[in-house]
Amino acid sequence: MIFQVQQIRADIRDFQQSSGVDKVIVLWTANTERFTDIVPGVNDSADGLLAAIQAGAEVSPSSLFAVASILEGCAYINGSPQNTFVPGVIELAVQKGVFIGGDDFKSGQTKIKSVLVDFLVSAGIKPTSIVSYNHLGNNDGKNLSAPEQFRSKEISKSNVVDDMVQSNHILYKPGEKPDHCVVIKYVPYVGDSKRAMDEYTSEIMMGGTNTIAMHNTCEDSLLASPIILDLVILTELCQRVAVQLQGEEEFQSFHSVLALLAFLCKAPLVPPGSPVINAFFRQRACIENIMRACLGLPPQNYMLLEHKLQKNFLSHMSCNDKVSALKKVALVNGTSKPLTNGFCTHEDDVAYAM
Ligand SMILES: O=P([O-])([O-])O[C@@H]1[C@@H](O)[C@H](O)[C@@H](O)[C@H](O)[C@@H]1O
Repeated sequence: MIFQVQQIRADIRDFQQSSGVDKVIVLWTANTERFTDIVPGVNDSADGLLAAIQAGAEVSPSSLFAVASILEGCAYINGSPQNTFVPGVIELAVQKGVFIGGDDFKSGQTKIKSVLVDFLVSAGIKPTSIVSYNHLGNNDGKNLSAPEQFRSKEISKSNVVDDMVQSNHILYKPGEKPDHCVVIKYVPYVGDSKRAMDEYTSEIMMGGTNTIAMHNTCEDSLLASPIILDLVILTELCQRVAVQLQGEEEFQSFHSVLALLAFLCKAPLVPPGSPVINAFFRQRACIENIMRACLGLPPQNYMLLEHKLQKNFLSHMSCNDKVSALKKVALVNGTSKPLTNGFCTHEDDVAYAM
């Protein structure tokens, strides 16, 4: 095992040197592996994992790539569902201050699910049964026809509704969940053209039911490719961000487990003890608001209170330096109208801000 890790490390260094790039970010887009058991002394700690690799114990290929990347100081992203990030890998990443992110590209059926279930639950419509079937004929589909690999995919696809269900205590009692069934079949003839069929059954008023059936046909690889680019670009961007908390001298960067990538992943990896957010627009708003904070803009909250009262209080509000400065930033960056949560931009603002 140690020779494989050394070889991957050498390949990363060679690539960096021959390509002349400043940074390398490694992304696993290879086939799904079976889930790894967490074995005490083997992969439950960084030291244990490094010793296990040295001793030639069984470690999954994707974890070997992750260890090699982390030791080279390169961020590592897992685009497949398996648990590459065993506790030992996570601990190593934290120790070395290297970003890791995953798991599993959120490309088609799951992406729609992370929108649709949020819509249903937010609208007070209670999903009680979600049945998702898909078939495809590419190499990924072939690999997933092996039961252990399918199990990895089944797990990553199944938890996506949990946070949305748990967010509504009126619709769901504690611990209550909709039935959720995921099936994937390998049909060589359709190749990369993934066919996804979904049935969402929900309870509505007075015992009524509402059933939504969907049929989605799409090229699996063409859905995944932009996600690969976005994951790498977002990771690189996050490497440039440092935050100084009020009253503290030091700047800090994001946690090594880069939860911001959740937007692009089926089973978001988050720092231990952090809430997992799967709902698509909450994930998107998180990225948007962090980017706004980087520009010095307040978070977007869509309240627009100034347009909902009898008197528009903004017209009476004296523009303090802070607001003017924010407007200036937005104008200079060409993001003008509307500016922060509903503040309107006028030509005069620039003059005022200056
Ligand atoms: O993103 P999504 O459509 O929910 O999930 C898909 C799986 O159901 C499919 O079997 C797999 O081959 C795709 O790569 C993708 O992961």
